[in-house]
Amino acid sequence: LSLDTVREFLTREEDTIVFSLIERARYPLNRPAYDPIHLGDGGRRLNASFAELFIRESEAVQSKAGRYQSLQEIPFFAYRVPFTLAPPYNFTRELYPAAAFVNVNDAIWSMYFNELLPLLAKNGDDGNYAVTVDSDLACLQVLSRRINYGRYVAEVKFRGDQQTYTSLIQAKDRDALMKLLTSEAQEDVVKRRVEKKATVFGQSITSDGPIETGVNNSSVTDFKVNPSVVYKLYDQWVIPLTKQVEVEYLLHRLD
Ligand SMILES: O=C(O)C(=O)C[C@]1(C(=O)O)C=C[C@@H](O)C=C1
Repeated sequence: LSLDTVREFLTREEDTIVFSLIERARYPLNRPAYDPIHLGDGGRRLNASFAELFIRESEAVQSKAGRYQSLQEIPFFAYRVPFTLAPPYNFTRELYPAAAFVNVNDAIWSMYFNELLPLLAKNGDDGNYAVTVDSDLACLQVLSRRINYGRYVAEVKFRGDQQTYTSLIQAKDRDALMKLLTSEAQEDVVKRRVEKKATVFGQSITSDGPIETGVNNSSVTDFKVNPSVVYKLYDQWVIPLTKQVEVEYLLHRLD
């Protein structure tokens, strides 16, 4: 692990994030999928929305298949799955065991459904609830992997400057830790790159005519996902949550 390799990982996740947002933006909001009132006995019997049930069941299958054997993957729901169906594999454990549990999946869940989804999907209901919620799951999984990868970023930063980090961790100085791990220049690079990826990946490709790469050249409606929404996603949620993971991880790094 090095700062370069963890940043390469984050960069590659941007592609998956943009494409998963493009997929979700194909479908209308499909509101009944998200409200428990539409399931069972007026919502009282199941007490969960279709989206929650779909995600819980999908994760249970993936859990059984070993998805969460890798510490890079963290489920949104906890499972008591006794064994994995997958061939055994010895994953390298780069994370400090007492801090590896750190994650912000609850915050990702509410950000995704309450803030991001309304910006992503147009009003409407076409009844395609399973494919719609399946695309929500894809978005949630990659956002979770990217944001909770802050644990690996923090591990690299800790190893790179153990003395300074150790004294801040012992002092439980969150603000100073936050300041030390922040690189505004890097954040700016990430936000501008991801906005550009949205303009490039989100175009309708024709066999002739140029490929546009500048946000200013085309109107926003030409893109499958609004590039400024992707910028905002990173600016307001992805990067701040990643930093929150980094700070929490560091606070447990000496446990
Ligand atoms: O690349 C880093 O150094 C990170 O910590 C990751 C990240 C990000 O989320 O993209 C977060 C905090 C830094 O200020 C810059 C970028």
